[in-house]
Amino acid sequence: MEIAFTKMQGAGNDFVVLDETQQAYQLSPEHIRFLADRHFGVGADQVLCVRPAPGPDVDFAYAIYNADGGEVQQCGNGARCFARFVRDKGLSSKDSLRVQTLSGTIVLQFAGDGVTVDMGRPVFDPLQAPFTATGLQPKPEGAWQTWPLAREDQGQETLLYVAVLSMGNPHAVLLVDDVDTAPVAEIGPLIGNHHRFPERANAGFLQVVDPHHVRLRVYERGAGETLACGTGACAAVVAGIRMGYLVSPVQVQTLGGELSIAWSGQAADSVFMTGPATTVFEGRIQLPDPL
Ligand SMILES: N[C@@H](CCC[C@H](N)C(=O)O)C(=O)O
Repeated sequence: MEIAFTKMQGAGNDFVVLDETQQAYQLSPEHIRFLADRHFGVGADQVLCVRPAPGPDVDFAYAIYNADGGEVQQCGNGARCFARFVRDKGLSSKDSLRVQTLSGTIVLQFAGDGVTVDMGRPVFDPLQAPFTATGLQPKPEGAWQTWPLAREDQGQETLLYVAVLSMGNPHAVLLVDDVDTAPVAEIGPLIGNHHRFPERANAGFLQVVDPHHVRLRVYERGAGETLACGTGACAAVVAGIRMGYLVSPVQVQTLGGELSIAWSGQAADSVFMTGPATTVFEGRIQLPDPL
C-alpha cells in the first residue's frame, strides 16, 4: 500500500502526519516503526493520525503513536502541528478546534504564526499518573514534594528524587543544575522504565534559570531523547510552579526551540502551551508488504 504523508516539526520534535479523514489506514505497530525509522522510513519521534470527529462535541480525533509503535494519550508539540495540518489541507478553517485524544478533549487555537493549546488540567494523584508510591516517603521540595526512585550505581543503591504528574500522559521531573551536563541518556531510561511507573514515563530534566525561564531536556517514553516535548514542558513548568520555583508564564528553552507555558497554579485550571508548528516536506511512501 502506498500512502501520502506530511513531515512536520514543532520545536524540533518531529512527526509523520497522516490524513485519515477519508480513509483509515489501520497501520500495525510495525508500520508505525517503519514510518518513524530514520534510515528505512521517513523518520519521526511520533506518527500522528488526523481522524474524523467521533461525535458533535469535537471537530476531529487525534491518534498518537510513539516511534516504538505504541499508541499514547497525548502529544503537545504534535497538537500544534495537527492544527497547522488541518488548516493547510483545508480540512477546517476554524480558528479554534476541539480535538479528541485518548486522554480527553484538547482545544487548539491559532495564535499569530504559532498555535496555543489548552492541554487540560494536570493530574497530581500519583495513582493516576500512574505511579506506585506504596511504601515510599516523599521528600518536601519547595512547596510540593518529590518521590525517591532507587537506582543501582556501581553496586550501591542511590536515590533519584522526581516530581510525578500526568498531563494526560505520565511524567517524572528531575531538577538539575545544568541540562548540558545532565546524564539524560543514562538516567532517562532508568526513570522512564522504573517499575514504579507501570506504563513507563517521560523523564524531564529541568534547570531553573529564573522564575520565568527554564531549560529542559526530555527522555521520552517510546522515542528516546527528543529535541522538545510539549507535554514534558507543561509537566516541568507545573512541577516548578507547584514547588514554588517558577511563576507563570514560563519560557521553556528546549534543544529544538522555545515554548511558552502558562498555568494559574490552581489544580482545576488548564495548562496552556504556545509554540511553533512547521511543515517540512510532503511525500508518498510505499509500506513494505507484509508488515
Ligand atoms: N512529544 C510529545 C509527547 C509524545 C508522547 C510521549 N512520548 C509519551 O509516551 O507519553 C509532546 O510533545 O508532548
